[in-house]
Amino acid sequence: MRLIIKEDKTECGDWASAYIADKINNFVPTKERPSFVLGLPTGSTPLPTYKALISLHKSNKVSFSNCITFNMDEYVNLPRSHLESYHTFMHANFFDHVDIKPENINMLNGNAGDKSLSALEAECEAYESKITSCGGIHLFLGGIGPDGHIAFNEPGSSLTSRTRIKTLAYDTIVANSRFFNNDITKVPKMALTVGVGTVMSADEVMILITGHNKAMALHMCIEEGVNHMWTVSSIQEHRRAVVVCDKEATYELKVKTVKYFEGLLETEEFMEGRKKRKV
Ligand SMILES: N[C@@H]1[C@@H](O)[C@H](O)[C@@H](COP(=O)(O)O)O[C@@H]1O
Repeated sequence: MRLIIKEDKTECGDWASAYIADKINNFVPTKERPSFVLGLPTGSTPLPTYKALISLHKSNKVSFSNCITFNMDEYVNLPRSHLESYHTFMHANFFDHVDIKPENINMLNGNAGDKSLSALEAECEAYESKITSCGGIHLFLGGIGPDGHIAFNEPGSSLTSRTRIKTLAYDTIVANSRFFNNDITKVPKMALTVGVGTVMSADEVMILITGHNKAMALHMCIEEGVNHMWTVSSIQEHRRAVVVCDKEATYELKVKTVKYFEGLLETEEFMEGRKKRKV
C-alpha cells in the first residue's frame, strides 16, 4: 500500500487527478474490457479531485469519452432531483463538466421500483451484475467517514460485502446532517451502497483522507490491523492500494510512519522527474 502525504486538500486533489488522468490516458482497451471503468465517491473530500479533473479535461489533457463510471452509494427514498441526492451532487460537481457519455454513468437508484425491500435488493443485484458485465472496475476512488467507513459500509460491515441496502449509523446521520440544515430528522436513514468486497474487487483502489477529523480513521486504516469496525482498513489486503492524505489527517500517525512514507514518495518523485509525464 502507498501513502501519499500532501500539504493540504487542494494538493491531494491535484495529485489524485493527475494519477487518475494518467491511468485513463494509458488505458489500452481490450475486447473484454473496452472502456476504462471508474468507481466514484461523493462527499466533500473528493471535490478538489473533481475540480482538478474538470480542469485537466478543459485543457484537453484527459477525456472521459471512453470511461464508464459506477458511483458508490445513494440514499434510499430521497428524490433524484433533491439537492442532496448523490445523483444531483455528481452531476453538479463532475459529470456536467466533462465529456462522459450519459449512458456510461451508473448510479444506484434509491427509489427503484415500488421502493420495497425486494425492489431495492433487485437494484443492488443488477448493479453488481452490470459491474461484472463491464469487466470489473479498473480504479475505485473513495473517501471515508470519520469512523473509517467506506461508501456506506458502516462499522461492523462484512469485509466481503457486496452491493446492498444499509441502515445508516447514528454517527453518519449526524455527520451528514450538515447537508440537511443540521436537522437529523431530514437525513435519510437508509442507503444503497457497494460493499467493501465490491470496492476491493477493483484492480486498484485509491482512498482520499483529508482533515483532522479523519486522523483517527487514517491511523486505524494504516497502523492497526484489518478490522470490520474500521471498514477502510481492508485496503491493507489489496494488491494495489493508494491512500492520499493531507498533513492534518496524519496527526494521529507515528512520526516514524509519516517519515517512512514521505521518504518513499521523495524517492519516487525523484525517479518520476526523469520520465516525461503526460499530465
Ligand atoms: N457515503 C459517503 C461516503 O462515501 C463519504 O466518504 C463520507 C465522507 O464524506 P466527507 O468527504 O464529506 O467527509 O460521507 C458519506 O458517508
